[in-house]
Amino acid sequence: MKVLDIQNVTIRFGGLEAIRDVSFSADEGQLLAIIGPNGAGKTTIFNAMTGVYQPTVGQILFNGKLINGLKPNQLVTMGVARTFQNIRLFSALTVLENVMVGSQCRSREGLWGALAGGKKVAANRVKSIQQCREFIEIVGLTDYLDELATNLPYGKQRLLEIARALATGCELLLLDEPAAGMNAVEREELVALIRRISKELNKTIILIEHDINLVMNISEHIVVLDHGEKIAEGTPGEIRTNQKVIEAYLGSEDPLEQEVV
Ligand SMILES: Nc1ncnc2c1ncn2[C@@H]1O[C@H](COP(=O)(O)OP(=O)(O)OP(=O)(O)O)[C@@H](O)[C@H]1O
Repeated sequence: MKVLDIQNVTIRFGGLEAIRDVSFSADEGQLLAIIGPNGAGKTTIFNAMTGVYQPTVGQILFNGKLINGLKPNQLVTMGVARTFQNIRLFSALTVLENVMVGSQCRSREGLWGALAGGKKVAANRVKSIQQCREFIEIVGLTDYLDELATNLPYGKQRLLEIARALATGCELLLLDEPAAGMNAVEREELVALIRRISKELNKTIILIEHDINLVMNISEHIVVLDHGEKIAEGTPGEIRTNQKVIEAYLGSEDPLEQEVV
């Protein structure tokens, strides 16, 4: 079943066509990567999937429902969560508190219920804390539970963003350059984590990533954008040897040419 279906999407900013007639889809549980040289339109299409931008033309469906025009918070409630290229954590909150913020969008009692208190609210809170601790354990940050987010090393802040996104109860997880700023060891751990989230938690994952080794290593399906257009899609093996992809990366600063030529 298609979890996300991008149908003939064009996105214009004034006279600039950042995305031109792009279509692709992600199946349930699939691990899909979007790659392309700088300025190819990766972030733009990501932002359209999360309600930050609206398609000028075309449709985006989530579980068969049209999501054009929905706001990011509505999409989170529906099951679409993301991390950001530039980390966006609550730096003055602890690791646990940051993940609790993510889980709030699933909470049924709402603000007034929480303020009113009562046994049920207290019990829900205990359950919620337990679930948040489990997500923190999954990303390997249990030792940092009460640490302020701002005190975490950069790579661990990225992991915390993933835990917060998982705590929203998402079905579709969008990772925007999750390996940026990570060292080689952290990257290896990240690959293991993304695989675990995909296979054990059965999330559909779409990632944008400049680290082509990581993309080739982890993805089941790859969509390649160049100058706002989809120039190829397929398995890592197909993309590695695709002539259009090789040409798009030649002369770019991204390292695909070293991988494929
Ligand atoms: N809000 C905006 N207003 C105007 N132009 C924009 C806007 N957002 C993106 N663009 C333009 O759209 C094009 C695609 O940009 P986008 O950031 O999506 O590319 P990208 O593939 O994510 O690049 P990078 O790998 O460098 O992050 C670029 O020409 C960019 O300048």
